[in-house]
Amino acid sequence: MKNQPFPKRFSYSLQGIRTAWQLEASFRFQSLMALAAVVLLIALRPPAIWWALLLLNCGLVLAAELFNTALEHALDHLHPEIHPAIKISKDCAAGAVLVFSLTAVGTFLAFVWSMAVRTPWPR
Ligand SMILES: Nc1ncnc2c1ncn2[C@@H]1O[C@H](COP(=O)(O)OP(=O)(O)OP(=O)(O)O)[C@@H](O)[C@H]1O
Repeated sequence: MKNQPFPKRFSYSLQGIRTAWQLEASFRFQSLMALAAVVLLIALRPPAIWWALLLLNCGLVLAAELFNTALEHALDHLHPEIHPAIKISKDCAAGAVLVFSLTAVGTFLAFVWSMAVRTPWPR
């Protein structure tokens, strides 16, 4: 299964995203938030730095949620019983999603503040 052609590997990646969308309510919510951010960016057309910051934060949250989902499913399959080590792994993975979510909210608030005070867009 290693070193398959690019289209095959690309389709596996899309399958992963589709599966996370189907199984995880958090991933659906985060995807819709990311879509809302893109719509806002298109509507307000801020300088490129805000596009970069907001898209980067959205990507980090979604990627962290995908890793979290991957880990949860692997652990549940490999070790369905309760175990303190599984708790640590799952809690840390969820913590990673929380950290990126908080930085995304912080970045979004900075964006809103920058619009509200109408400072000239940084070029
Ligand atoms: N096998 C286990 N052993 C010990 N604790 C566990 C185990 N499975 C889950 N937990 C605890 O329950 C919490 C929730 O785990 P669960 O697998 O239900 O994730 P979830 O609530 O479905 O997360 P998400 O909403 O991201 O899908 C974990 O963070 C962990 O603290």
